[in-house]
Amino acid sequence: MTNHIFQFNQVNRLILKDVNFKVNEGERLIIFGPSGSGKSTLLHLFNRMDDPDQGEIYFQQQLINDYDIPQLRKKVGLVLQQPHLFPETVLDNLKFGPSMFDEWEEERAYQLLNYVNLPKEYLTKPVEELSGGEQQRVSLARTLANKPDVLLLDEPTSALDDRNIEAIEEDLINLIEQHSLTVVMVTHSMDQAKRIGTKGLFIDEGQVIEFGDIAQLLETPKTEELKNFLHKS
Ligand SMILES: Nc1ncnc2c1ncn2[C@@H]1O[C@H](COP(=O)(O)OP(=O)(O)OP(=O)(O)O)[C@@H](O)[C@H]1O
Repeated sequence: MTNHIFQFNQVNRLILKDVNFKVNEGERLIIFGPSGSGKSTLLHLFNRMDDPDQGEIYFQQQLINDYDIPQLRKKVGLVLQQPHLFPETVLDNLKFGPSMFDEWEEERAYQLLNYVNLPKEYLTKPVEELSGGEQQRVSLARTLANKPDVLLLDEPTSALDDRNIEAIEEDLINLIEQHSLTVVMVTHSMDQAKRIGTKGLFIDEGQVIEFGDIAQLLETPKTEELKNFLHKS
């Protein structure tokens, strides 16, 4: 993803302002900051779940508005905090995206389940019968089914218990590495930020306060805002 410059206006007030940054291929950017600072709004601009009122976002040298939305969402996949699956089987969920582009191959289903550590018997299970952690795994596999270049992660483990957080995080890191994915992730956990991220963007009241190497941001914050935030978290 390259160069984002935009302002976002909602309900007569700016939610994001003067935001301008670039994510290089293969980087894993963590967006973090206080509650209500605009993290999810910023993330949702990248696959056009929201659109800014002003400014431009480029993906692979092309304005994101010049892509067909399904094509953009195929390349820039989003995994949300709560899995949003169709109330059908695991297989139905996995093949939905690729089928839209006539790209589904049956053997891919096993590979996808394997990526997220679910047994192959799960393919025919209705998703309602799965636990929260299993549903989040299916949600991740469904996004990976589209072979995205970029993975947008909006607090993907925050609805899970500790055991599941650790397991899914480990799978995520392996998958990101195996597929050389570029990642933009929102998380409240600074430990998770350190484990997954390479870069960090600290946002407060809709403005980017610090941007750079994640370890450096967390270890040697420059601004009072980031120092205070880290002190409280
Ligand atoms: N659909 C909407 N309509 C109006 N205001 C909204 C909408 N979505 C978000 N906002 C407002 O925009 C601001 C940023 O919200 P956002 O969800 O991006 O913050 P966040 O940093 O992700 O918060 P959290 O950490 O609590 O999830 C908040 O003040 C929120 O109330």
